[in-house]
Amino acid sequence: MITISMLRPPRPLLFIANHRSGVPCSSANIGPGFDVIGLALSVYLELQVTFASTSPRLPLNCTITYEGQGAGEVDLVADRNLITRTALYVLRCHGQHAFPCGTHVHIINPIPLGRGLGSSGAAVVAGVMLGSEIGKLGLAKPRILDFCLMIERHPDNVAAALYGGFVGTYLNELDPEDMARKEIPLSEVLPAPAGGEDTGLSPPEPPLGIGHYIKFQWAPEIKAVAIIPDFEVSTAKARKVLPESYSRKDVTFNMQRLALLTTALGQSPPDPNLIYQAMQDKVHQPYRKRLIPGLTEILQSVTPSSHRGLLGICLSGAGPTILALATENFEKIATSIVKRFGQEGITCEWKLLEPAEDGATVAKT
Ligand SMILES: Nc1ncnc2c1ncn2[C@@H]1O[C@H](COP(=O)(O)OP(=O)(O)O)[C@@H](O)[C@H]1O
Ligand SMILES: N[C@@H](CCOP(=O)(O)O)C(=O)O
Repeated sequence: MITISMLRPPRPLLFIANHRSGVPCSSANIGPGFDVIGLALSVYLELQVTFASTSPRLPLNCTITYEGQGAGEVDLVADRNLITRTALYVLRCHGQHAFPCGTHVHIINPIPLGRGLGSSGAAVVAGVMLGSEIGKLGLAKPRILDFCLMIERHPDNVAAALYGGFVGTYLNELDPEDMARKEIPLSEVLPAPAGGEDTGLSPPEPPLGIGHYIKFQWAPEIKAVAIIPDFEVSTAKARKVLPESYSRKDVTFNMQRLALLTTALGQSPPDPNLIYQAMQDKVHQPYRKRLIPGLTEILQSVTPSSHRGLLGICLSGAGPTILALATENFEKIATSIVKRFGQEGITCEWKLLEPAEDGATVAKT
C-alpha cells in the first residue's frame, strides 16, 4: 500500500503501509514461461508520502529517504531514483513538470535488488501509482500497466506486482505508429537526470493497451521457497546472454510445458510429477547458468523424489534466486540448496513466501 498525508511530520499520507500491503515482489518465468508468467509474492515495497505545508524550493519539489535493501546504494535524487523518476514521467505526460511543493517520499524496501525477485518491477509500479496519486490523475490499473510497460518492457513482473497473484501476460500487436512509440529508447521516456534541464516538453505517452494479463488459479497448499544468493545479476545482463533465435524443438518444448503448468499449479492436490516436468525450460535457464555457479546442478538434483514436498524448481526471474515450489518440508528443501550454493563459495538467505493476491494497493490517511 502507499500512504499519503498532508503535513509532515503527522502521518504518512499516501501509499502502502503495513506488512501485508504495498507493491509485492514477484517471481517471473516459473521455468518455461519466459516473459509470460509471473507470481506476486509476499514481500512488499512501501512508500510513505507526505507533503510539508512549508518547505524550501527544490528543483523538483521532492525529497527522498530510504530504508531496507539497497540503502546506501540507491540514488535518492528525484530525477535519478527509479521510483520518483517514473512518477515524474507520469506527471509530465499530464502536463505537471514537478512534484507538488514539499513532497517527501520515504521508501521502505525489503525486496533484494538484482536477485530475480522483481525489485525493479515493483519500483516501476510504485512510481506510476505515485505519479497517478499525487498528480490526482486517477489512472485505472490497465492504464497504469501501459505506463509501467513503457519503462519495464517485459510484462511478467509488472503485471504480477500490479494485479497480484499468478498471472499470464502478453504484449499486444500495436499499429506501427503505436509500436514505434512503445519502443522509444528509455532515455527519451524517463525525465533527464540531474543536470539535464526540463525542456517543458511532454515525454512520449504510452499507447493504449500495450499489454494484456489474465489471472490463473493457484492451489492454496503451494508455497514458494526463495533461496537468495548474496550476489546480484542485473536483469539487463541476464538478458544479454540469451540467443536472438531458438530452434523449433526448444520453443515447442517450452510451449508444451507452459500450457500444462498454468493449470497444474491451480489444481488441488497438486501433482508433483506433472509440475516438476512442466517447470523444465530450454529458453533461458540453460544460457544463464554461466552467470550463476551451481545452477544446473541445483536444478537437476532437487526433485520430488529426492525432496519430499517439492513440486518444482526454477530460476526466479533472471536470477540468481532459486524458486522451489513445495507443499511441505520447506526448511529441508531450502537448506539443501543453500548447502549446494555453499560448495560454490556462495552464501544465501532463504524465505518462505506466499502468493500476494491483492497486488499493489494505496491507502490515504
Ligand atoms: N526500491 C527501489 N528504489 C530505487 N531503485 C530501485 C528499487 N528497486 C530496484 N531498483 C533499481 O532496479 C535495479 C534492479 O533491477 P533488476 O536488475 O531488474 O533486478 P530485479 O528486478 O531482479 O531485482 C536496482 O539496481 C535499482 O537500480
Ligand atoms: N522475464 C524476465 C524476468 C526478469 O525478472 P527479474 O525479477 O529478474 O527482473 C527475464 O527473465 O529476463
